[in-house]
Amino acid sequence: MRVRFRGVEVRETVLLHGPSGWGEFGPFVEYADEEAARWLTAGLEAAWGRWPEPVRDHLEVNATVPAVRPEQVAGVLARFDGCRTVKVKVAERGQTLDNDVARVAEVRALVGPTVSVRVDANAAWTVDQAREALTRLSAYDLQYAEQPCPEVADLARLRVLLARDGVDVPIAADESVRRAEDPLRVAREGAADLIVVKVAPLGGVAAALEIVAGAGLPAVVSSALDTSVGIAAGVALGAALPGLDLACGLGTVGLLAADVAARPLVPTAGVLTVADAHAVVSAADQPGLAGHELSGSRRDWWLERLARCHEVL
Ligand SMILES: O=C(O)CCC(=O)c1ccccc1C(=O)O
Ligand SMILES: [Mg+2]
Repeated sequence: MRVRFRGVEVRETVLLHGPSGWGEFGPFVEYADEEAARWLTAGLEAAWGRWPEPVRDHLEVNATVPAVRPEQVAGVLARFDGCRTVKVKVAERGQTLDNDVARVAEVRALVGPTVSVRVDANAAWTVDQAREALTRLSAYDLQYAEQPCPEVADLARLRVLLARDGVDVPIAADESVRRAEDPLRVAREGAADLIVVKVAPLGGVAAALEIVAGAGLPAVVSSALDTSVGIAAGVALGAALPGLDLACGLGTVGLLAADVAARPLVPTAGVLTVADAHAVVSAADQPGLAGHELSGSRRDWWLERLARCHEVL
């Protein structure tokens, strides 16, 4: 990683190659096999299966700003060419609400009033903390707040409190969809205005499409910090969604210090194209792989994990 992101400094992953092309298996290292197995289903779908027909040929993508200091924000934004939406990480462990306000204020000052700004708290706030934080952060005009609190019931309660306070910040559910036993509970309980969907944790493009249809809420496709190979699957999902009005969090290849693809899937003029994603997945080889191959115990760890997850399927 160029800068630390959700506690990750070095991103490791497995690339799979099958008759349909390249797939990715990169569950975060702390995930147990049962959860990680869904990521394998997604990788196998990419390499051996078929994705649904696209209904659009390109997607708008957001810039993603990790929980950096205000003076680092301009440097991060410079890696996201032409993005008209910015997502800012907040509520990072060891930081304060003042740090979040300073970072979001810096983003808003740099991008001006016409760019959309959203925040992602990764479930780190209590309801009271979220209420206070979003009230303060709403001064910078937020498009939405992603997973402010951990529990579905917290999200539902927060929405009621914000409405009562007259704080106009829609709530998006991420972890409550991708790590939940029941990904549709959020929608049933009125706990979010929209959902974030990620191909790998949801077990593939087809599975994610089904969840969006079942939820009946607007959706945003986002990455799991994948290489260009995993991002290509995200593009396939975004391209197949019947409706898509918001920028997708698929610009994260720019956060990696290196990538596997000959032409990394980074946005140009704020956009990723289905054609470029197709080229990554169907390439004969991934030239960047050679310089970054794992060896020794890390390689063994991933191969053993891959075998265990395959047993789970
Ligand atoms: O959505 C984005 O802008 C980028 C992707 C992102 O934030 C993310 C990446 C890896 C793991 C979790 C998350 C998250 O949305 O919480
Ligand atoms: Mg999130």
